[in-house]
Amino acid sequence: MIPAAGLGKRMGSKKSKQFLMLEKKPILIHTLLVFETHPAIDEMIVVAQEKEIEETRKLIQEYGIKKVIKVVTGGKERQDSVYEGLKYIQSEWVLVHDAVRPFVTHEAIDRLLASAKMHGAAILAVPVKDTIKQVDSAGIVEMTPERERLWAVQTPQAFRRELLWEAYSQAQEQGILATDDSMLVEELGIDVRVVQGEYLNIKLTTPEDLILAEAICKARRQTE
Ligand SMILES: Nc1ccn([C@@H]2O[C@H](COP(=O)(O)OP(=O)(O)OP(=O)(O)O)[C@@H](O)[C@H]2O)c(=O)n1
Ligand SMILES: C[C@](O)(CO)[C@H](O)COP(=O)(O)O
Repeated sequence: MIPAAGLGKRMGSKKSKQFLMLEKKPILIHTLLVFETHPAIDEMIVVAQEKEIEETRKLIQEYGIKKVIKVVTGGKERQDSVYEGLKYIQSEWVLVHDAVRPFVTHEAIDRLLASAKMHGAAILAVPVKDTIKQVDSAGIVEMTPERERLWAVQTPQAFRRELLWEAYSQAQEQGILATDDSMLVEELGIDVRVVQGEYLNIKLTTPEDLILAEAICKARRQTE
């Protein structure tokens, strides 16, 4: 499932960031093509804002993406959008992947799937390189967590569908809010495995990320 219903407030562009062009293709299309060409992916559901449903469907058609079986309307938060998308999924396994992480590779997806199939729930992440501080509202450092145990979490995140549905249903009933899918599964008391991701699997969130994105595209062109 590809949640693509965000507003992109931090990017600050007129157009929703998932439609911004990167190397002559919309970011959303770059992302969809990774899964379209991955042999283990059978079907995709894309979640879009109500007002962007038609534009999303048109792009999917224009770029010949065949695995998208439905484009559904999302909600206010990412969590609401994923919950909407989940209602249409019947398969045994679900991967949830941000529309704005176009650089995920087949190799990372393979590693993730292998771990999820063994353990039921797995996420991609990379060890953090910076020292991280927890800071209070007055800007004073409260504590410095041990860096060896900190990982920056990415998508895709992979789960048995039943498990993810249970996690989202519980969150809905109990008003639990989360910034990724794993947090809701963790709330069920289930172990989620961390699988080595890739530092280049960035989320295009703020304008500087577009500079990095262009550089990643250029580097990939040179190694092709
Ligand atoms: N209500 C929402 C919010 C986010 N997303 C999707 O979740 C992914 C990660 O979200 P993020 O990068 O934070 O996107 P936005 O919510 O669009 O950004 P911002 O918070 O800056 O508005 C994106 O593919 C985004 O489209 C979604 O489907 N529905
Ligand atoms: C799911 C996610 O991409 C993992 O890093 C991230 O938490 C999404 O957060 P956002 O608040 O939607 O940017």
